[in-house]
Amino acid sequence: MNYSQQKYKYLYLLSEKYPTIQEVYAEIIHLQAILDLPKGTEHFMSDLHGEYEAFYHILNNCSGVIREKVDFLFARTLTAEQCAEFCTLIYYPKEKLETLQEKEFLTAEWYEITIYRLIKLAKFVASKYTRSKVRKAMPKVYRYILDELLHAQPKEHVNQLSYHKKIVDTLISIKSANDFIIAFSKMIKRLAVDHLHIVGDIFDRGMRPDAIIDMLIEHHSLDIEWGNHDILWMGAAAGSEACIATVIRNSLSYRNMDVLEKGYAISLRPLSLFAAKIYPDENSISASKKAISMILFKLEGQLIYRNPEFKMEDRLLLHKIDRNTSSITIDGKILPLKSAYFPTLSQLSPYILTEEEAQIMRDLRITFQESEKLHKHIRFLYKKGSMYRCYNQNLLFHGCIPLDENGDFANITFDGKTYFGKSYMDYADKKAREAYFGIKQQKNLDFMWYLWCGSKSPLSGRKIKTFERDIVDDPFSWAEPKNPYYHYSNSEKTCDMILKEFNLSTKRGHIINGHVPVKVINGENPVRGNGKAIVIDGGFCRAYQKTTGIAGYTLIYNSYGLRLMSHQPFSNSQKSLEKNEDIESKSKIIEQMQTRIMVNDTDLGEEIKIQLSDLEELLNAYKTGVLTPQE
Ligand SMILES: O=P(O)(O)OC[C@H]1O[C@](O)(COP(=O)(O)O)[C@@H](O)[C@@H]1O
Ligand SMILES: [Mn+2]
Repeated sequence: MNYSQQKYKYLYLLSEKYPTIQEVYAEIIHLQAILDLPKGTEHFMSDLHGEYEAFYHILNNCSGVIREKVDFLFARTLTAEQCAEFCTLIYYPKEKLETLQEKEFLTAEWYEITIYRLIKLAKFVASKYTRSKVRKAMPKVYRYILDELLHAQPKEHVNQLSYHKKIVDTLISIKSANDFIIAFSKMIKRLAVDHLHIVGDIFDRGMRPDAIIDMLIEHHSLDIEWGNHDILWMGAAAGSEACIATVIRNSLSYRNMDVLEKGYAISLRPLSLFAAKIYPDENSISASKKAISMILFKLEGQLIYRNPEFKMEDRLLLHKIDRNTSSITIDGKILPLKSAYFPTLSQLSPYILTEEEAQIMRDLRITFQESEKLHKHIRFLYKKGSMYRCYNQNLLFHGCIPLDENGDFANITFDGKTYFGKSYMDYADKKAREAYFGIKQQKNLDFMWYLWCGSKSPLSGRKIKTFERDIVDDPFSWAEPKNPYYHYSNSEKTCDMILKEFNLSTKRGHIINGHVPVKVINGENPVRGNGKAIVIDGGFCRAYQKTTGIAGYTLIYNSYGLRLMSHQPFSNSQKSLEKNEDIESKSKIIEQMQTRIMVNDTDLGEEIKIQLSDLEELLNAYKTGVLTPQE
């Protein structure tokens, strides 16, 4: 056989990894076996909005899946209370062991029973994976013992129970049983959720987005689709002053300045000193918010002027303020203002920052640039994140694919080139990366702001009215008209059009979005377009739970199909530890498969098939003497 030079080089490199014919055979058999296994379980969540405690619990209880499995295995032999206690141990092994130790419950018998139950549960969650995958999920130090406990067939004359007992006795005698249980629980949780998708909006509103990201960094397998709030922080970290001002304004609105000040060591003191001087009658937070809002509106004006392609001139409003009549004319309507006191606004040049405002922004930009912790988190968002993702025939993105009034893809022109649908999403992804990693160009930084709130931003999908909400005393002017996507995505035809645009199967594929809280309480359905589009913003964010009526969704896609878990609010970690309280989650099947989905049918399956064909070529090269195998 004739090989191209490139192919030969590739096979040569591959032969270094598999130098003998036996090794090639072994790998082919291993890969073939994986293809025939059920697909791994994917979990999808979105709009976490800094709700660390609830998210921490949901990650630990695997969105309710651990409890389902524990109930399935033990409900007939254990009381509900025993099941709940066992679950809490798996969720929070370290803390639970400490409380049990204080109560002197940790006898040898307790360890034996508990480890026996853990083995039973682990065998259940591991049953659909290869032994090698399960082994990889095991913490190194206990790999041997765990492997023995899960797979070993003890010699005929020793029965399984006494064999296990021996291992457990040894663990107790060398005082590592607690450590072992912690490692064991971790492995079970890891196997229960093979891959996690976060469909945007980790930042803003809640108190600890920073702690959520620290936790996600440790996750074994995940991807992120950027939300408008994430891109805003990414823009701020890249150096966009408009994004920085918005981040600060949002923090002040939600009174969660600790995220900036303690989490990221970004001091708001210069701003609050300045604000106290110009708004002496206001409390500190509201003075700072007024000061930063005015800076923001000026910066936004400058940005809109220098980017005519954004087509956002209708958002140039600052110069329309009439202080004498305390009103503003928008779209021909005269609307009253909340207040006409604007100490830093110049009549002649409304969009120019005062010297003090400019200095504050320069300093803030430097502190944002110098925060190591912030950049560690933002780099992680870039590494794991993107504007959209195609995964196992599903299309994941946070907000929308901008459509026009007729339901066709909207055309958007940047740098003289017109984009729509997939080409627009790819362009936005590329620009977002350039803004942070490339040479700092104002144009790219401005584009990050556009992605946060631009009239045709796929992440925002609505006309944002921050200015009106802040300044105008007329709630009608606060309404934020949505992109036609939100109307048309209720139709299957539109969903199919979008799936096709991204080269995905209209038979198997779904669109998965966050961004718009589903008002379950008003009877809204998260499933739209005849099952083709699923909106998973169930309101982890406390501020939205009144609107949704629940406290978040997890979409689960396993080998049997798709189901949606809706979560009830979380009380607090202390209660879950002491009283074994859990988040109540209801499961609803969305789509059930006729036959189980195997790895063969997934993206991973496609990759494996390519590897298999390469290995077969290598085998052939060995057999025909093109390459010489080792003995
Ligand atoms: O992506 P989300 O969570 O909808 O956030 C964006 C929205 O937040 C707002 O800035 C308003 O924030 P609040 O709801 O906290 O007042 C809107 O103007 C905007 O539409
Ligand atoms: Mn959003």
